[in-house]
Amino acid sequence: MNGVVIVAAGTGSRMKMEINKQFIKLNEKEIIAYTIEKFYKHKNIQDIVVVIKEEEAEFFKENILKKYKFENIKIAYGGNERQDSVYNGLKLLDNKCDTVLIHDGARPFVSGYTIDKSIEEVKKHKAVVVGVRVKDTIKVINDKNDIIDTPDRSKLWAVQTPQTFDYNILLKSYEDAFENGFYGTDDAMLVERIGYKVKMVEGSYNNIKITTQEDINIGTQILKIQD
Ligand SMILES: Nc1ccn([C@@H]2O[C@H](COP(=O)(O)OP(=O)(O)OP(=O)(O)O)[C@@H](O)[C@H]2O)c(=O)n1
Ligand SMILES: C[C@](O)(CO)[C@H](O)COP(=O)(O)O
Repeated sequence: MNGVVIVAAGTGSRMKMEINKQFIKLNEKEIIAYTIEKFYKHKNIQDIVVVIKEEEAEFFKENILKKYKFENIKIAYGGNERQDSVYNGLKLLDNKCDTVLIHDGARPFVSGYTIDKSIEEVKKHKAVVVGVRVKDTIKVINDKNDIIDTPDRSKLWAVQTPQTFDYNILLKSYEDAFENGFYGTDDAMLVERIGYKVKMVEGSYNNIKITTQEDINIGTQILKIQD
């Protein structure tokens, strides 16, 4: 059984807008509605948990779940960090879920193909993330903005979500991380940390995370391609 935890409980501080970025509309439809729909209509996803801010629960139920007729969606409340939100969502998944996808609510352009590929690959590798090859040269700098390293670009990928795991492995990695006070910026870091290999699966450059206001226009252009 495949379950997805969609995390949408962030503050969207880099967006610098009053409204939570998950509820920003692209072509009259909220970002989070696009994201949920990708998994809701996917034939191979049987359980969906959406993690939202507790204070947005009534708005979310009325303006997203009811409006778009998303049924049987479970709601968990977010925490201070993305990792806390993911963990709160994990705990609500059906205990028959043996595979879990963790996905950012702010990534509405994920494709059905990427979801399929992640579910297929995790059967072999137990832990997979989607990503794309970095196009720019990446520099490492010190606190004085001096460039101290230029990693080999051929080995650099920009990682996205979904990040897909054997449920028990991910739960174990989360429990270990919290026991040791470790916080990562993605879920794979927690699994890598306890010694599991995580496989990279090539995703799409369209699978952007809506983070700053520039991403809204980019997103509107992507919608035209995906329509
Ligand atoms: N405590 C948090 C932080 C983030 N997220 C979610 O994790 C995803 C990726 O995080 P990010 O894009 O950084 O969202 P924010 O943390 O809201 O943005 P910012 O860092 O600009 O405040 C988003 O869908 C966000 O809603 C979450 O559920 N709970
Ligand atoms: C999980 C992630 O989307 C992979 O690129 C990214 O690390 C989330 O970072 P954020 O700062 O929580 O947006």
